[in-house]
Formats: sequence, C-alpha cells, structure tokens
Amino acid sequence: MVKPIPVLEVFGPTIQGEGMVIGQKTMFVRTGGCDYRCSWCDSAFTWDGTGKSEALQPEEIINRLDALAPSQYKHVTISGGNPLLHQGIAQLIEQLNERGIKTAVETQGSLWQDWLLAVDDVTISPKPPSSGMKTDWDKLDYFIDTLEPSQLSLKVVVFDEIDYAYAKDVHKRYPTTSLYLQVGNEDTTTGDQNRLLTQLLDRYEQLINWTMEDTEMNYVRVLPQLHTLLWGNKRGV
Ligand SMILES: C[S@@+](CC[C@H](N)C(=O)[O-])C[C@H]1O[C@@H](n2cnc3c(N)ncnc32)[C@H](O)[C@@H]1O
Ligand SMILES: Nc1nc2[nH]cc(C(=O)O)c2c(=O)[nH]1
Ligand code: SF4
Ligand SMILES: [Mg+2]
Repeated sequence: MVKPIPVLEVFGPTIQGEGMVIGQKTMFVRTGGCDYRCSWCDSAFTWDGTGKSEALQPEEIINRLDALAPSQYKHVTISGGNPLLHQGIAQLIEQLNERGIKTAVETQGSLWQDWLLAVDDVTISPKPPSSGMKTDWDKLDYFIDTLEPSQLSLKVVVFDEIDYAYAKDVHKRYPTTSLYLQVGNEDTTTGDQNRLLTQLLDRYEQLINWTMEDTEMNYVRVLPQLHTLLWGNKRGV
C-alpha cells in the first residue's frame, strides 16, 4: 500500500487538447490539491473545496481506467491540481509503464518528485503575471536541467501583452526547450459555447499575430485549448 492519491476525476478516452501531444488519444486522471491559486484556473474545483476527492491506490485508479475504456487506451495524462504533491503517483507511473502504457504529466513546475523522470511527456506550465502567481526560477531551472529535452516542453498561457512578455522571458531563459503558447480562457463558467468559441478564436488569432511579427519568437508553437473549442467548459472531456 502506498499513500493514497486524492483523485477528483478519471475520464476518457478523449484527445489531449493542449500542448506537446495535442490530439493524442489519452485517458485523464485529475488529482486534488494545488500549491498555487491561479486567478483564472479552469480546474479550481481541485483545490477550492467545491470538488470532493477520493483517496485511491494506484491499482484502483488503473481499475477505473480499465472499466472506462477496456483495451481502448495506450496513453494516460495525469493532471490536477498539481500532481507533484503526491508521492504515490510513482507506483501509478510504474504500473502503467509495465503495461506498456505511455504517460504524461501536467504541472506548473513548482514542486519536484523523482517519479517525473519515468514520465514520457512532461508539460511544465509556468504561470504568467495575470495568474497572480510568482515563478520560482531556480525550481524551473532544476526541471529543465534534470529532465531529458525529448520528454519535456514548456507551455505558457497568455491572456494579455504582459503575459506575452513573460512568455518571451521564458523563451530567452530556455531557448532550446520546446515552447507552446496557449490561448487563455477568460470565461471558465459560461455555458454559451458559441460566444466562447468566437472569443477564443479571436484571442487565438491575436496571439498568432503577435508571434508572427516578433523577431524573438521564431521557434515556438501557438495553440488553442482544442477541447475547449470543441466542448466549451464541460468537465470530464
Ligand atoms: C488545470 S492545470 C493543472 C496542472 C498544473 N497545475 C498546471 O497548471 O500546469 C492544466 C493546464 O491548464 C491550464 N489552464 C488553467 N486554466 C486555464 C485557462 N483559464 N485558460 C487556459 N489554460 C488554462 C494551465 O496553465 C495548465 O497548463
Ligand atoms: N481534453 C483535455 N485536454 C487537456 N489537456 C490538459 C487538460 C488539463 O486540464 O490538464 C485537459 C483536459 O481537461 N481535457
Ligand atoms: S497551478 Fe494549475 S491547477 Fe493550480 S491553480 Fe494554477 S492552473 Fe489551477
Ligand atoms: Mg483543463
């Protein structure tokens, strides 16, 4: 028995809607708790007390994945909250690896655990000024120095020009690490999918325009949250 992992949701199969493996067919495990409090967090239910977590062993999580998608998955994404709060994820990664299932983790790069070394796709998403959070650059340096370049990418969510300037600082500091710019979703509660879609596509075009004109951003990728374009603010997709 390992220290149980607080789990908010297990869902899929769906497509990875963001970043380095966008479009990948994957399952999601969303853990509870976060050491950050981003003003615009689209998953605040993982840390603001509105979502109830279940304390699960790695085997129980795998049983849930198998029940949801028997023989239908080869890739599992662990997100949160910040999954790096939980030591027990080491065994979950190990057991998935033993079954030949690839793994991905989404984190902000504020807390380290050695189990990250065994994860195939690590997305580190340092937080821009609009989030209200402060980046610990020394911690981030450690992530970039310790992980293999092939298993790692940076993803910066951009809401405004100040965030864009922050993304440029990130690129200057880590010029050889893959960088993804991601459109920020300003309305994480609306059910008006058409209005949200129009707003997000406008923002996407704006972010593309800023990047295309910029001589210091010549090796970056600009992406929307594909799942939000498709399904709006719906949970579990
Ligand atoms: C909910 S977070 C969980 C993982 C980890 N705590 C992190 O922030 O990287 C997953 C991803 O969603 C992004 N995200 C959260 N709220 C968002 C929003 N309103 N618009 C766009 N991306 C958002 C985060 O920046 C992160 O890249
Ligand atoms: N389809 C889909 N792709 C995602 N990529 C990152 C997500 C997350 O919330 O971490 C997410 C999510 O919740 N759904
Ligand atoms: S770090 Fe991630 S989960 Fe935590 S508050 Fe920020 S966006 Fe939400
Ligand atoms: Mg999300």
